Amino acid sequence: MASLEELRGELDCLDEQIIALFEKRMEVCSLVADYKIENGRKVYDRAREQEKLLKAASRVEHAYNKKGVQELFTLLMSVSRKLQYQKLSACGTTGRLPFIEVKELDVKNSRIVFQGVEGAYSEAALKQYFGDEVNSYHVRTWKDAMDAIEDGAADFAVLPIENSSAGAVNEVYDLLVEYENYIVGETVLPVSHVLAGLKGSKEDEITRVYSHPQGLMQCEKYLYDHPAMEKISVPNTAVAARKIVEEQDVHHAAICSAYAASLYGLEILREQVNDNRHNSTRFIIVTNQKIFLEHADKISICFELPHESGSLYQIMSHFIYNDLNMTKIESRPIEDRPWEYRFFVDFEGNLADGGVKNAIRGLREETKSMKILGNY
Ligand SMILES: O=C(O)C(=O)C[C@]1(C(=O)O)C=C[C@@H](O)C=C1
Repeated sequence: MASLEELRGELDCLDEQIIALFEKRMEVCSLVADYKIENGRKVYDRAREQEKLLKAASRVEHAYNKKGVQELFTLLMSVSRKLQYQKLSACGTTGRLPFIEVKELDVKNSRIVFQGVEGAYSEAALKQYFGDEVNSYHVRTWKDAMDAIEDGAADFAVLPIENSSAGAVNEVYDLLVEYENYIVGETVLPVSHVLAGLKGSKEDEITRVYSHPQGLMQCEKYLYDHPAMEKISVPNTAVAARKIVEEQDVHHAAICSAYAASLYGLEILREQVNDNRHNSTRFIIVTNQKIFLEHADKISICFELPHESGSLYQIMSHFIYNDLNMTKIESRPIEDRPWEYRFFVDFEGNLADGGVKNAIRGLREETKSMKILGNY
């Protein structure tokens, strides 16, 4: 039997040949890129890649190697595409993105909409981002807020997108797909819920608790430890507080902010009922224009992928090859297509950066229906 040294020597020799061939292949890919630039052809040719993968598999004998050689060629073609996108970027043929860079948001002359009623966390987020002096009003649902932006009834909307304990706010993700509105900012609001009731109410005599479904979720442990409290969802935590005043029942309480409790003259029966002490919610600022601030450093996109093995893995390479740091990924079911998903990705960067433009070009060609949700 050959020694390990001898076998390694043989591998080194083969690898040298593979490296030399790889370099030759990349030189040809570079010429292909020149041809495509000259003739306005797309980099990604799905049919050609599939044909190559089938052919590669047919040239090897064992099932294990068939899969291996396909993986190898998938990677080779992916590296080839990345080189081609880079060449396209370098000669300025990546095309202009339909987003306009602005120095600042015109807040002074704007109307800002939030969902809920006075005292809602969305209102607190609005004040945290825009200050106290802005012209704001409220609507009943998140969809109403999106409509107000789309119609131009408001210039900006403040919507919750993610909570540190309950996770993504799914409905808002879906609305970002449905509407031609774009994210231009974000703000993270520490969220501390209280149990609030009428004067004279006692925590251990409460039989019904109102809150927003997210509020109820964020206080799951507290509510589990108080099984007598029936949980009732209402459109907003501040609506819950208002309901206690309307009902005048000492056995009813609301899970809301201390601010909402004081606004509606309620007594705090228990401070901090949220499970997580560092509970906070990230809110996005949405507008109907395709604009981004010059110092924006985070991009949100969403896309669909072919329903086949490895497609998400392939797509991730656009972030890796362009040195982009992906900070978040979510998936949501696609309406009317059971068990198929739309992916939402956040990554660091500005739409004016070369690497970002390059990645977006590749993502656009290789995903089904990619949408830039905003740069902020
Ligand atoms: O044949 C092409 O059009 C190429 O760009 C070359 C190549 C490859 O590396 O083989 C790369 C990208 C295409 O999607 C298909 C194949």
